[in-house]
Amino acid sequence: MTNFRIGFGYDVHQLREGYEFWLGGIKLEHEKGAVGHSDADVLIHVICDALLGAANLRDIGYHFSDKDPKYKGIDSKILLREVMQLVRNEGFEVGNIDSTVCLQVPKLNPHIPEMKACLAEVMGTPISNISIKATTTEQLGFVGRQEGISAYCVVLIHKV
Ligand SMILES: Nc1ccn([C@@H]2O[C@H](COP(=O)(O)O)[C@@H](O)[C@H]2O)c(=O)n1
Ligand SMILES: C[C@@]1(CO)OP(=O)(O)OP(=O)(O)OC[C@H]1O
Repeated sequence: MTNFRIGFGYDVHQLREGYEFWLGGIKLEHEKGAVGHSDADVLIHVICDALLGAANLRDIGYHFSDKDPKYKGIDSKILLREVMQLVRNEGFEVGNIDSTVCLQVPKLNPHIPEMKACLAEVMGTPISNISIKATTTEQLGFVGRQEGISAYCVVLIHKV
């Protein structure tokens, strides 16, 4: 079974007033935004980590250091494009991705079709390969207190 490989990603970012809120490649209107060295798009970051993990290519911070001024405020879609290139250079193509964003507010369901379309374009894969889900944490923990956002992703890649 060398033709198929799975990968997993997990990431957290703080939410604070005065920051833009980028998620799944689109900008959301909310009183808080995500804090990071990049645009802090936690959904894209977990997709990158899952893809890199599946191809055994380390992780996002290994390729795009959060100490490097080159990546200050960078659009994470640029990072995802580069990760897709790294994965394709190894002879892999994306099978499907499944992700879950943990966020207390706002509701993400109305925005998910636009996120899926955006990510499909960036990754060069059909929308049907991309699943995005959302959950609150029932007001428990850092997500529940609206102090942060987290996300999980699994991905299947296959040799072409
Ligand atoms: N930020 C969120 C969180 C959840 N949803 C949707 O609501 C459903 C119920 O959430 P629970 O945390 O109570 O299980 C969830 O299944 C999502 O469909 C959302 O859109 N945005
Ligand atoms: C995306 C990068 C880019 O420097 O920075 P951050 O936005 O801080 O995100 P994180 O997931 O904490 O680290 C990965 C970094 O590669």
